[in-house]
Order: sequence, then structure tokens, then C-alpha cells
Amino acid sequence: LSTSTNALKQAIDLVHRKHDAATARAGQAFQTWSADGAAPATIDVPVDATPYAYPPNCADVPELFAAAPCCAVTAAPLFSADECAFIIDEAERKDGWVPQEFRYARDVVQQCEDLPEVRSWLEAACRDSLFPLLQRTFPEVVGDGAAARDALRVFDSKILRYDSSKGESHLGAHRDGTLLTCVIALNSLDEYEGGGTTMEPLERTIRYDVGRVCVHAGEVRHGGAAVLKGCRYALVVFIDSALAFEPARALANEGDAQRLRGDLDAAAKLYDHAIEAGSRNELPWCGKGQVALEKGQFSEAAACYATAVDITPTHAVAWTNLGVALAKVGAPADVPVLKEAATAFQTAAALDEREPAPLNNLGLLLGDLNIHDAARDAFREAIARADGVPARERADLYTNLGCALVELDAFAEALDAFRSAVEADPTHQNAAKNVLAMRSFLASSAA
Ligand SMILES: O=C(O)CCC(=O)C(=O)O
Ligand SMILES: [Fe+2]
Repeated sequence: LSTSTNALKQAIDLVHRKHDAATARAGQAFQTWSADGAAPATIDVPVDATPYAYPPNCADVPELFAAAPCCAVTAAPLFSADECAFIIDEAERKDGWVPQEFRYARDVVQQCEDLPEVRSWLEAACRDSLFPLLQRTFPEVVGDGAAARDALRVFDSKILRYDSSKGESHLGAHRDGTLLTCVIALNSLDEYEGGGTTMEPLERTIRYDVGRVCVHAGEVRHGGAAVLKGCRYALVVFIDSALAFEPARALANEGDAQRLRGDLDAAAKLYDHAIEAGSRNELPWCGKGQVALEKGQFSEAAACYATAVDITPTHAVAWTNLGVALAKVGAPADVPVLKEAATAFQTAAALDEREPAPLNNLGLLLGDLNIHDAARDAFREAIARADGVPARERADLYTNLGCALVELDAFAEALDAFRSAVEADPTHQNAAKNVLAMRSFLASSAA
């Protein structure tokens, strides 16, 4: 064996042991298995599920799912409207909603673990209907019989709220970190406009009514469509199997865990191993790119993100980060590289029409190039997308707009922009300073 093969083998052994520990019955938050010998080999699910096949020649089918549909949605409610209402009720009574940590997320969530009644409801729901539904829909992945069904584990589960009136509108395209995902619609389609689960390979959004369930491979790219009016609630369950270990995915996940702990070198090695182990998606490339960005290695970062968007051209965040890396590589005056950076930002902005970050980056780049009118337009467009982003970030956008307007000698408009920054985030230091400076400048030039 070569050294690198040995290192790979050791890394795989390590994540395999972690997978076994994480899926052992001891320590599970949700007890979803039946008493030994008590469960029949198959449990009938009382409703049909409509499968949605991958399009022919789809290039992004997760390895274990070659024979499976992209997703399936129950043709009738699997849970009653009353059950769903009680879940929403317990969540709203607790009112522990928090934003998700992902850049692309605008919804708010609560962990099912923290809601005692939901938690015991979910354990029974998994045992009696969700796991049987997964076993019937993905037989090659789950395996046959009671033991395979009882090997499924709830890795994480949360209630999602997309309240359009609060700017909690959508969840951008992503891959879940687990083998399988179930999404349960908790309220009626009459209560909101838009919404639903967008399946990227299908290029469509599936809207399903209260009590119905959508199941899919965690790895398939998907998202929560924007709710345009009203409020949508859903319960999502992320599921792994003690019997299904996927080395490449486990290595990439472990890379993320090490990176978030701050061990960039360990993370970079794990991402390389994930690629070596045959990862077919962009995630380890994005992870390597992130590590390189954090280390200030910008050409390396650009190369990683270029590979990531080559694998998944729809990955808006990878395009944005490619632009960030190229802007650093090209600074201060390598115009062809800076143009490439601008194109990357524009591509990201077009792919995710609700995300301000690429336009903010584009504006900053144009400002560095002294193209202030285009920078102003980019910041304005970013602001138009900024409902629901954190206050501090909105204040930054207004501040950037104000600075572009100062460059264009549009001082009164600049003052308005700086005032909007303070309004967005009254604790924003620069914004308040800018308002004062702008006021005294306008006063002295009037005198
Ligand atoms: O809202 C949906 O339908 C999708 C939710 C989702 O993808 C997630 O929470 O990971
Ligand atoms: Fe998801």
C-alpha cells in the first residue's frame, strides 16, 4: 500500500467508527426502534406515495439511489390535520424559534428534541409510518425486514417556520448531511402562497397539503421555496442508517466538523480523503476552498471553487466564494482576473435571486475599480433583496451604498443611505459616525 492509500484507509476507519458510535442505540435522542422480535418484517403504510423520477441522464444522482426516485410525496395525508395542529401549537407555545446558521437560510426553526410532546409523537410516527414509508420507497437503500427498518436513526429533527410577514421566507438550495430526509407539511396550502419543496434535478417545486410527507435522499439538491404570503410550517426529519456507511460523505462531513472547530489542517486532509474516496458532489471542494480562504491562500481557493462550480454549476454560494477568491487574486489591477470575479458574482446573483451577498461583493469590487455608478446600482439591488437578512448585514449594505453615493457627489442621497443604515441597526458604529460626518459636511458646504 502507498502512504496515501494507508492514510485514506485510516481516515475511513476513523469515520466508520464514528458512524457506528453515532448510530448505536445508546445515546439516541429519539427511541425509534421496536422491542426486539416485536415488529413484523413489513409494516403497511396506509397511503400511496407518488414517485418523482430523476430526469433521464441526470448527472447528479446520489450513488446509493441509482434505482430510486428523486423524491416521493404521499398521495394522501399520512398524519391528520389535528396531529399537525398540535405540533404547531406546542412549537408556538414554546416560541423558541431561532434562525438557521446557514448563509442560504431565511426560515426559523425549533428542535423537536426540545418539545416533549412532539418528541414522543415523532418516535411513534417514525416507528409506525415514516420508517415504513422510507423502507417502501427506498428498498435498496434501507434494506428489507424489521432489523433494517429498526437500524434507521433520527440524526436531527426540527420544525420550520416560513413566515412571509417576518421576512422568514425561504431556504436556498442545499444538500442535507444525512442519508434520507422526510418533510411533513404541517399546515394547509390555503394558509400560504408559494412555499413547498424545490427539487433541483426536477427543476420544480412540489407543494403538498397538511399531513402529507415528502421523502428524498439527503444528498439531492433541494430547498424550501419562498413563501410569498402567509406562513408555512413543516417538520423535517434527517435520518441515517446504522447499516449504511458512505465513506466519501462521512469524510466530507467530518471535514466540516473539524473546520468548524478551527482545525483547518485536519479539515483539509479529510476533504482530500473524501475526494479520493470517490465523492461525486462538490461539497469537499467547497470545504477545501473555505479552508484556503480562511488561510488566505486565494489562488488555491479559486481553483477549489472553480472545480466545485464545474461539478455543480447551480451552486450559488460556490460562485460567490469563487468571486471572493478571484477578487483577492486579481487585486489591485489584474483586470482580466477581476472581470472573472465580477462574472462569478453576477452568476451567483442570477442563480439565487433572493441573496444579496453576491451583489454586495460585486459593488465592493466595482468600487475598488472606481466604477462607482455600477457599484451604487449593485448595492441598491442587494438592498432590494435584504429583507430577512440580519440587521447588521442590512446596515452594511446601506453603508456601502452611502459610500458609493459620496464618490458620485450625491451627498443628500448618501445621507439618506447612512440614515437607513442606522435605522436598520442602531448599534452599527460606522453608520452613526457616517450620518454625523455627512451632516456636518452638508452644513459646511451650505454655509
Ligand atoms: O421546507 C422544505 O420543504 C425543505 C426543508 C429543508 O430542506 C431542510 O430543512 O433541510
Ligand atoms: Fe434540506
